Amino acid sequence: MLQLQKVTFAYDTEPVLKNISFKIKKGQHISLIGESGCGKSTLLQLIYGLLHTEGKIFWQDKELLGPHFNLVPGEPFIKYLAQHFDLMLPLTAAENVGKHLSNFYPIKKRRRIKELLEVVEMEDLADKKAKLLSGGQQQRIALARALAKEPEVLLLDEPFSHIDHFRKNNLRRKLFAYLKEKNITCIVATHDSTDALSYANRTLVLKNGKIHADDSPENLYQNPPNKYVASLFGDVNHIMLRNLRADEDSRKRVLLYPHELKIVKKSAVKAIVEKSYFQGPDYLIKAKLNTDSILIQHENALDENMEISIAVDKKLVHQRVSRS
Ligand SMILES: Nc1ncnc2c1ncn2[C@@H]1O[C@H](COP(=O)(O)OP(=O)(O)OP(=O)(O)O)[C@@H](O)[C@H]1O
Repeated sequence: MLQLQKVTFAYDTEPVLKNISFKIKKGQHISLIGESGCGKSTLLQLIYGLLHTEGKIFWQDKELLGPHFNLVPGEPFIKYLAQHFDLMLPLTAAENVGKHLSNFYPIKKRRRIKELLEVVEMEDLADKKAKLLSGGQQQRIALARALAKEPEVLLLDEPFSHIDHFRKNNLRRKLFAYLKEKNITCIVATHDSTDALSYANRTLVLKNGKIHADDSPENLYQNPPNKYVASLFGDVNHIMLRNLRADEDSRKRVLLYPHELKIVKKSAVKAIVEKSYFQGPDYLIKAKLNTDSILIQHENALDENMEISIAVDKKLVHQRVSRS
């Protein structure tokens, strides 16, 4: 188990992280999300041991004492993949992956490098010099290198940010299946809602230096505690309740994702179309609903200034309003 107790950290006077405490079971996958600058990378660096904290960090029964106590910063059983993946540019892809592997068993080393290049789908470029690889290819090599000595804990900071969409999905499925198979504990700091929703057992949300929410991705998505959390997963409407229900006269608001608003033939709730955005499988319709600007997922594009009728599941509205 990885355990953080009252971890606090400041680069200068103002703390970036304040009294962070949580536990992560061995083999769990955690996504760490929050707005840019909220301290995700700082938290990963504290766990790895690059930064010193007054709080305590344990792995199993061992306290990780941090850079004031380790001659070489960083714990040997943890691998941290930073946003800038620091490869040896004159070496080949394969040499970079094997950089920290012992030369004592050359056959075993070659086999391991091959296995890892397969995980990140880079077998074809094994002999290409790192300096000649694209940003996304370099990122995949850095991932393979982080896995080479099979860490117990893997800390990934935006690990797919340079990788194209098509390859990213495949790579994610392969990588997280590999980590599960090897029972490697993993924390992924990410802005990507797919990382946060599809591949994590649990999601930690950081805000103002604190753990703002800690729950399963399903619970956080379906019952977002507030707009901050909901908007980390994508577009979300924050609609004044009285704009949806004529009988409602309070200033309460309800959080609804664009796919939860339906355009129907008839309803008392009317909006005016402002713009349609093509998004592949459907369109995102921007419309004005009295005082609110809203987004609705819809199968067709709609004409500007057209009046539309909107329906929302009453139970869902009730559930979301009672939580907020
Ligand atoms: N070396 C540093 N010296 C001083 N301040 C820093 C340093 N590194 C980060 N910060 C500040 O600490 C805060 C947290 O930064 P951090 O990089 O941890 O955020 P983040 O959530 O990972 O951001 P992003 O999502 O944009 O990568 C920010 O306000 C940042 O400006």
